[in-house]
Amino acid sequence: MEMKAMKPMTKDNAVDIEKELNLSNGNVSKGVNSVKLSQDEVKISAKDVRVKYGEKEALFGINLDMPKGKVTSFIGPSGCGKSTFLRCLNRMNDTIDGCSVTGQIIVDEVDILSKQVDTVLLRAKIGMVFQKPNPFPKSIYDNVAYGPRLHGLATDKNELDEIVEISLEKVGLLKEVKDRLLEPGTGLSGGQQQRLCIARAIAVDPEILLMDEPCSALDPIATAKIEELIDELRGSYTIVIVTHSMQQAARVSQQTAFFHLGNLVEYGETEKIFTSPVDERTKGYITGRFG
Ligand SMILES: Nc1ncnc2c1ncn2[C@@H]1O[C@H](COP(=O)(O)OP(=O)(O)OP(=O)(O)O)[C@@H](O)[C@H]1O
Repeated sequence: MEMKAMKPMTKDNAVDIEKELNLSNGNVSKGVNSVKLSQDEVKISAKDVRVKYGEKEALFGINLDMPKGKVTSFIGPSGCGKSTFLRCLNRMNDTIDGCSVTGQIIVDEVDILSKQVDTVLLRAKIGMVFQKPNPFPKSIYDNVAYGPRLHGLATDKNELDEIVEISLEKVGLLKEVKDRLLEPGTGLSGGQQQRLCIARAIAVDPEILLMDEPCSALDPIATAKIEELIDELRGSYTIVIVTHSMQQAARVSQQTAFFHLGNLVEYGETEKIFTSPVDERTKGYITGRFG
């Protein structure tokens, strides 16, 4: 594809560009995939995932295997479907009226898109952190204790205290807040609030953490702390992150998936995506020619 002929895609012209490229109506461009994983290494396997908002198609058949204990980042221009796909991974799209999802997403041999799956339990196993820190209007302690209480993870107060302490320690927040656990979570700085939200997700012992632009509302210092934290958490958790920052993807992730117009264009080791991408669209995006 001629990169100079490509228009910058915005949410407003996305549909026209899709038509131009003839990618809608099930015409799937087959992405480049250079990530080779053995069955044992795969934690999440998406197969032909298609999403529609009403009649509008937003994802055109995504196939993507994400490895256990590593960080996978999703990059691509605004409106390409990164957040939509991330939300498929813990059924958050179920909460959007008119949104339909088809295909399969296999996690530990279970298709999580199946109607039989209990989404409350699923979202404990696959936690999510959002763009804007969203602590509950409760104390710091109660924010972290909320999930363990809901899921009956502690038999008594001591056990609950321990879960809260360990979760805050894991996100590097314990020292900063141990004398103010009963104060509102909303009174913390933006970066601390985001770490509190990560502690809240971790408290229910998830296996996967989904992060939708977790640093976009944070200053550079708070961003650096969250990035360090992501690096520490990987190994214990499988992490999938949507980011607008290519530098961030390069810093925190081992694999990167590039989306464009509802398609997965290229998926590879992060270093490869940023140094020797194969698809012209990926090259165009990472060199700043569009997006
Ligand atoms: N709730 C919704 N209702 C209708 N259409 C939606 C909804 N959410 C997303 N879309 C559409 O689906 C497509 C993909 O959007 P999505 O937010 O997943 O993209 P994105 O790559 O995450 O974008 P951004 O980087 O701007 O957050 C866009 O065309 C968008 O307008």
